[in-house]
Amino acid sequence: MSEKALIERRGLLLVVSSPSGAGKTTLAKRLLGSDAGIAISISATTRPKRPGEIDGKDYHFITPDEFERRDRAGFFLESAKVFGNRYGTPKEEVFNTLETGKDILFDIDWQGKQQLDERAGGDVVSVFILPPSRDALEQRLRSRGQDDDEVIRRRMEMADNEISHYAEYEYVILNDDIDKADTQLRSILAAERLKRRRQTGLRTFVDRVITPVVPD
Ligand SMILES: Nc1nc2c(ncn2[C@@H]2O[C@H](COP(=O)(O)OP(=O)(O)O)[C@@H](O)[C@H]2O)c(=O)[nH]1
Ligand SMILES: Nc1ncnc2c1ncn2[C@@H]1O[C@H](COP(=O)(O)OP(=O)(O)O)[C@@H](O)[C@H]1O
Repeated sequence: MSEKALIERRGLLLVVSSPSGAGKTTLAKRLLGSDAGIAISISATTRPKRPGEIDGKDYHFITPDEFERRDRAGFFLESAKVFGNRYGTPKEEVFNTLETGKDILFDIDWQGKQQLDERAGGDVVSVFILPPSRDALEQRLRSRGQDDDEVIRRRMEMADNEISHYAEYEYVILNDDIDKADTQLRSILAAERLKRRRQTGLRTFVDRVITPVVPD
């Protein structure tokens, strides 16, 4: 939220999970590109950088030893092993962003979501993105052009595991049409931002606008 907001609000943690290829990166980029009130949490990972990815923008790419060191030093708010690689959310970045009054989007898996629930409970809003079909998921993985057949086969196996956790999420979006899914994600965010308990400055605001009731 900007400094000019009329009513102060508590930032929320928007967690978006899905099997690989269902569209969460696409949805996240669209949202971040047009909503100044939300920033993305940039994870650290031990996985190799893909062509086109930028260190510090897509991920903080670090070695397994460095990950281990940071993990032991309590650097991560949550962490998990996915697809043989380690991923973690840097704690300090999250708190710095929340302090600026912004919401934060997390592109993390179900394991990370469970840990955020434990650590940030009421501030977490969780959304699971489903693909329209198994074939469509595989097709999207292929069209992305980043993985060979063997990696795609393993990703499809992993997809079953990720999808089996959909019921742990508050919201589920079926991404058969990217514009529709985009609108639905924005609607969730808009409604969650208006929750009374998140609007911490409501009392002060209302006190300023109402005429106090004077007893006879
Ligand atoms: N728990 C956790 N999961 C993460 C984190 N960063 C990314 N992930 C998840 O790790 C999985 C693999 O991500 P990635 O290597 O970018 O490949 P993708 O499948 O193409 O998105 C996805 O399910 C991400 O949501 C993190 O910091 N913590
Ligand atoms: N609704 C959709 N219809 C068709 N293709 C889509 C849709 N949503 C995403 N895609 C495409 O599917 C591929 C995987 O999407 P991506 O956002 O990278 O998934 P994820 O981050 O969940 O792994 C990308 O090439 C993306 O452009």
